[in-house]
Amino acid sequence: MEAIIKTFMDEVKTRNGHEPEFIQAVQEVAETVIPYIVNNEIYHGKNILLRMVEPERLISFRVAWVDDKGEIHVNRGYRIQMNSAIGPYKGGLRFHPTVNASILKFLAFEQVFKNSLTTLPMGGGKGGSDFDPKGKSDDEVMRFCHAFMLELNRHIGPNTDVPAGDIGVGAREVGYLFGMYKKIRNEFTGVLTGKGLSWGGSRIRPEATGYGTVYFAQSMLNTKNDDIKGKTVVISGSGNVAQYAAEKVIQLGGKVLTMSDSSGYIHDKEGIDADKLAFIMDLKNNRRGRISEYTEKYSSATFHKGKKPWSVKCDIALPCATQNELNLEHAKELMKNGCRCVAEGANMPSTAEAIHAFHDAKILFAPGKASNAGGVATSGLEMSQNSLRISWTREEVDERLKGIMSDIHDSCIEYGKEDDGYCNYVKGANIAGFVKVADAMLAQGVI
Ligand SMILES: NC(=O)C1=CN([C@@H]2O[C@H](COP(=O)(O)OP(=O)(O)OC[C@H]3O[C@@H](n4cnc5c(N)ncnc54)[C@H](OP(=O)(O)O)[C@@H]3O)[C@@H](O)[C@H]2O)C=CC1
Ligand SMILES: O=C(O)CCC(=O)C(=O)O
Repeated sequence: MEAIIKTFMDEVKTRNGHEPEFIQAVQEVAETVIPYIVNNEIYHGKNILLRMVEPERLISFRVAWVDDKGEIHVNRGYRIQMNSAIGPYKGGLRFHPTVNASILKFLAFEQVFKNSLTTLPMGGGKGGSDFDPKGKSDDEVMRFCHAFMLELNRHIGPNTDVPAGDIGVGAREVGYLFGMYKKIRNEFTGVLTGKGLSWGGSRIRPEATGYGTVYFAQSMLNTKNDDIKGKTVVISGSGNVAQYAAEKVIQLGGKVLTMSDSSGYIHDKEGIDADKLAFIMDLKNNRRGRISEYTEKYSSATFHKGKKPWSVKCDIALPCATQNELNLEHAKELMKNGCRCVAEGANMPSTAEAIHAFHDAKILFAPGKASNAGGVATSGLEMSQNSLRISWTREEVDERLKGIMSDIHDSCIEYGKEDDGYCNYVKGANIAGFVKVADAMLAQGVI
């Protein structure tokens, strides 16, 4: 088996040599899915996985825009249309200076499996730009978004490709992007998700990724007759996913000890309660400040510059910031301090070595493509509401989100349970996600 996986990965590496994040994401899938393919004859001789690692389309374009001083800037825009076997391409846009083809291809590849797991008819895609929204005025962000959509609009549509937010792209950016799409195309459609409530957005979409991650962690704990109530929780990030993961943990009776941003983390030994979280939301979403400012307001907290929060003793860890933010050393430290459950809110936040360590220790570990799928699932619900031209209540959307997260958990158990009863959620998510897409590709022939 190892030789087959190696031959496959050698070919992937030859074609994508300078794309480490993409290779990392493919390696994880290859290790779990190739043995499944070998044991299932219907997939033999079809090169399905080799076809899945090649984007159907990779679009790269110039984005020129003018800052407040009248200076012209040039950024690079992308859209990776990875796989449309089960529905229109669907996945977020990331605006961050580190954005490149490797990062977007890993995100688009993971999105294919994640979207399949949601049970909704969505293919996988991802896009973005190396534009850095930090320190830019609202007008600059607006001009950049408009320039970006001036090109992107010709590649997307409600039945073709439906982008949404990701790092650096929230409600503000989706608004500017949607405005320009509507102006150019002269049509009001559900071409983007994460829209504002008064113009086609879904209730619970802002909350969905964070809430869904905690629902998934709760399902994992339930398999051990346990739950979140009374547990200490360490969270990284302080953006969209981290904020609503924290909110749900607090609602379920857990104690949130940390949050972070790219400059470091804050540790509040008394716990971040609802009022303190409201302060963080205002700080991050409106004042666009730094997480260190929390310690100026709350003396129970300390700020740890340039550090990640994984050395803080906890029962549960929720990495919700970015890829590869939790490595082998961090994993060992977490487990040494008693952490027994890790659910990824971010995409690929744990390195391969960290994941292997979690598996070796047989602790509960959920990969992002399963545990953070609530965001895109609720985007799928937004698409349904847009098509039907109706709007569901908060309770209706939340119930559907809970149902989807529970179904994803069941699928992971179905394909990931090992002989000793331990559930390898990585294996479960990869195989369950693969089967639906692969079957659709088989039915549609070689295209
Ligand atoms: N939004 C969504 O619906 C979904 C998001 N995700 C994933 O969740 C993660 C977070 O996304 P989201 O909350 O939307 O993004 P936001 O932009 O709202 O927040 C990102 C957070 O991560 C921090 N961060 C970003 N880069 C780094 C870095 N290199 N080192 C340390 N901290 C960093 C940011 O800090 P700073 O402000 O200092 O940059 C910020 O606190 C990403 O991996 C994303 O792909 C997954 C599914 C859906
Ligand atoms: O809601 C969406 O379409 C995007 C979500 C996303 O980018 C993700 O799941 O990583």
